[in-house]
Amino acid sequence: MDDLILKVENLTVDFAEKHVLNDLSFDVQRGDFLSIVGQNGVGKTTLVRVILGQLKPTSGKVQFVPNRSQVKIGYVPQFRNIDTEYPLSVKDFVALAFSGFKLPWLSKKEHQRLNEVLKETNLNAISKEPLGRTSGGEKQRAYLAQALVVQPDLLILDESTASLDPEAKESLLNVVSDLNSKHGLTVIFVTHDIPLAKKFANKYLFLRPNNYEFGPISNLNVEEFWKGQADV
Ligand SMILES: Nc1ncnc2c1ncn2[C@@H]1O[C@H](COP(=O)(O)OP(=O)(O)OP(=O)(O)O)[C@@H](O)[C@H]1O
Repeated sequence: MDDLILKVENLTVDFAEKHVLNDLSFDVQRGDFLSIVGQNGVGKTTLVRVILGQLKPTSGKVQFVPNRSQVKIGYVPQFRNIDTEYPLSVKDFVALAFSGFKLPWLSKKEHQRLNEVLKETNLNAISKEPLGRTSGGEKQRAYLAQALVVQPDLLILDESTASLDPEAKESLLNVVSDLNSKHGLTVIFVTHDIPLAKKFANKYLFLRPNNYEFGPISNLNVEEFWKGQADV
């Protein structure tokens, strides 16, 4: 069944002399877990910025179904460390996602959602700990929890697992995968980690300097990917 959430049509992005994306077209269905892969500088983050509406393409379009205002997007960036003296607890940090942050005066409904999200991201046990003292994987799960507070339809992970250890990567993606399979959360996962893409995604978009491949994840050829990396 066709249940489109995002349609990218003939997308081209040029920066001055540099062609980054060239006539790119693909669809994302609700419930897809799409991995975007490709060598450094090929345009993955540029594509995410266009999808987020932060960058206007040179030509082509990005269409949300039914429309942009009815598709809630959650975004988790690459891991950034937080100072050990950062004062907020994990729970307070996640609660920053509520618009007009007003802890400890969140509504009952907001409290419920906060507790639900802390549970979903396995942060309950450490919710009162200072975020600055938690591990890298826990911090990244707190960023994920923040992105999930609004109950997004589409979650974008932009190299969000880079620089985490293998266990923390799996733990983050297990949470996302659970929400994908149980609640039909649509996921776009930008990564250089092909085994992770193979394990969690159902589709892939492989961006190359002059062309791209889009299809079911089983078609992603690991050797081709590494050959592309070696050519850089
Ligand atoms: N605002 C900009 N102005 C000029 N060039 C830009 C701009 N943004 C990105 N670029 C260039 O576009 C190219 C694609 O960048 P982008 O960050 O999208 O690549 P990427 O595939 O996400 O790379 P990586 O895997 O290293 O994160 C790069 O050469 C980058 O320098």
